Amino acid sequence: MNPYQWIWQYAKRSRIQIILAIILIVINAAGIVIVPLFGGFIVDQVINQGHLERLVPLLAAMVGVTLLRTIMRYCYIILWERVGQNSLFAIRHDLFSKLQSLDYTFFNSVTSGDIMARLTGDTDAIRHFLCWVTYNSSECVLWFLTAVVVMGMINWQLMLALVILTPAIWYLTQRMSTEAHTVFFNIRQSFARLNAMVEENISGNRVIRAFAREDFEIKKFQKLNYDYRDKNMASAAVSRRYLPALDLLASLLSVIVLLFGSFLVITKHMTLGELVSFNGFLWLLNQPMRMSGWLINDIQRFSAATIKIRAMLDAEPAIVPATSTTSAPLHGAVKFEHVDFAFPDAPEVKVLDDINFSVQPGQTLGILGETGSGKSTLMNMIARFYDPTHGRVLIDGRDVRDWPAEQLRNQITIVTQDLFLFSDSIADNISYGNQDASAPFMREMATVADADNFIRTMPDGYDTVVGERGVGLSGGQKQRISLTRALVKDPQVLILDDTTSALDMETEATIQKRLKKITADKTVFIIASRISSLRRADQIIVLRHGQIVEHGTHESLLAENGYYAETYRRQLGLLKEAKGGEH
Ligand SMILES: Nc1ncnc2c1ncn2[C@@H]1O[C@H](COP(=O)(O)OP(=O)(O)OP(=O)(O)O)[C@@H](O)[C@H]1O
Repeated sequence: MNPYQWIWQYAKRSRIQIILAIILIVINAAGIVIVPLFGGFIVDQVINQGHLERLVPLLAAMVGVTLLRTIMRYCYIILWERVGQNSLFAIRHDLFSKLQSLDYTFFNSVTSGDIMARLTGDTDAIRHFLCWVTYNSSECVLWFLTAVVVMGMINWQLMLALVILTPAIWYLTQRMSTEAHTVFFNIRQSFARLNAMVEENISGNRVIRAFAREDFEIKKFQKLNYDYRDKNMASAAVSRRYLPALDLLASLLSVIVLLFGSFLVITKHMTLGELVSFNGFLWLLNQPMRMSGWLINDIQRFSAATIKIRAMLDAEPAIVPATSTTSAPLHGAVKFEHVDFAFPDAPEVKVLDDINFSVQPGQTLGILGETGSGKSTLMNMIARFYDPTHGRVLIDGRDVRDWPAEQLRNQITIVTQDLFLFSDSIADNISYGNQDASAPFMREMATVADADNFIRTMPDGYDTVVGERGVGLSGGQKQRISLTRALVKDPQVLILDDTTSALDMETEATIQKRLKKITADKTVFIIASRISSLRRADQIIVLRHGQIVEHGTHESLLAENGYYAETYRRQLGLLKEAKGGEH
C-alpha cells in the first residue's frame, strides 16, 4: 500500500466532502479560462474592431466569474480542511488505541520522544498534506491541463514550442522528489531524537539538578539541535538546487511566447488578441511549474511521516491474546514449569533459567535476590507481560497463554517499582483499577496500606491533586498510595515488587500484618531485599543469575546456611549495631 492508498482509508470517510471539493476545483479551474479569453476578446473586438458596446458586458463577466471563483475556492479550502481534520481525528484515535494495545516489548524498543513525534509532528505533516497539498496540487494539474488544451486551441504551433520544455521539467521534478524523500526522512528522524532528549530531560530533571549536569545537558541538546538545523538546511539545499532551475524554465516560457508569438502575429498566423489571450494563459503553465518544487517537498514530508505512523499502527504486540474465552473465576494457583526467558534484543542471555515453583491461593511467596537477578521479570510473566521462551506458567492449571489477557490483568495486580501516579486526585488515583469502589472501601484499603492517616492530613484529603501538576509526595507516601490502588482493585493475585522498601521496618510490619488478614484467600508475591519483609512468607525463593538457588521457608533456608541465611545474619548484625548505637 502506498502512502496515498493508506491515507485514502481515512479520507474516504469524508468522501462526500471530497467529491464536492473536486467538483468545485474542476469548475473553478474551468472558469479560469474566462478572464484571459475575454481579455483577448476585448483586444480583438473592442479595441481592434471598435465594438465599444461589448466592453461593459465583457468586463462584468470577467469580474463576476472572478468573484464566483473566489467563493468556490473558499468553499473547497474549507471542505479540504474538514477532510483533513476528520482524517487526523481518526488517525490520532487509532494511534492512541494502538499505543494502549502494545506491550512492554514495544515500549522497550521505542523512546517516548519518538512516540510523541509521531503523534505531533508526523500527524501535522499529514494534516498539511490533506488540508493544503491536495487542493493545490489538483489546481496545478488542472491549470496545467486546461492551459495546454486552451492554448493549443488558440495556436497549436506556439503551444508545441512550449512543450519542448516538458522533458526538462519532468527530469528536474523527478530528481528533486527522490532527493527530498531522503532529506525529509532524515529531518523526521532528527526531530524524533530531539524530542526524545527533551522528554528525557524533563522526566529526569531532578537527577540533572542533583548532579549539576545542566551544562552537559545543554551541550547534549545543542548537538541534537545542530543536527536538526543541519538536516533542515539540507532540505533547503535541495530546494536551492532545483527551485531556481524550475523558475528559469517557467520564465523561459514567456521568452518563447514573446519571440515565437510575435513572429506568428507578424506572419499573420495569429492575431494580436490571440497572442494576448495566449500570454494571459501562460501563468497557468508557469504557476504549476513554480509550485511543483514546494509541493514535492510537502509530499515527501508527508511520505516520511506516513512511514513512521504506519510502522506504529502496524506494530503487533509480542503477546498474542488468547482466542479462547473463559468465564471461570481465577483462584490464583500459580505454577512455573521449567520456565526460561530471554529478552528479544538479547536472545542469547537467559534472564530466567529453568524456573520451577508452585504457590497455592492463600499462600505468600517471598523472593530475594541480588539486583538484576530476574525478580521483576519473573513477576511480569505471571500477568503475561512477557511470554516464556521455554516452559509454561500456569494459573489454576491453565497456561497463561490460554487465559484472556483482560481476565488475567483484572485479577493479577503488580505494584511496580515505578511508582507512577496520574495528575489527578488521590481518590481517582486509588480507584484507577476499580471505578466502582466505595469511599469506605477505599479508606479501609488505605488504612491497610497505612496511607489513610497521611492522606487525611493533606490539604483536600482524598481530593488532593497529586502527580505532575499536584502536590509532591515522598517516596514512601507514593508507595503507600500505589499499594492502596492495588488493594482497591481487590485482585486474586497480588505482586508487591519492592513496595515497602521506602518505609521504616515498624510501618512495614504493621502493613504486612493487616495485609495478611485481607489476603487470606489470595496469592501474594513479595519481592524484597529486607528479610523482615520475607520471613513470614509460606515459601521463599532466592534468585541468582535467573536461577532459583535456594527454596524453602525462613527456617529451612536459615538451616541451609546459604545466601538467605547470610543476608539474614548481615541484616540482623546491622540491626543490632544500630540498636547498640542508640544506647
Ligand atoms: N528490556 C530489557 N531488555 C534487555 N534486558 C533487560 C530488560 N529489562 C531488564 N533486563 C535485564 O534482565 C535482568 C533482570 O532484570 P530484572 O529487572 O528482572 O531484575 P531484578 O532482579 O528485578 O532487579 P532489581 O532488584 O534491581 O529490580 C537484568 O540483567 C536486566 O539488565
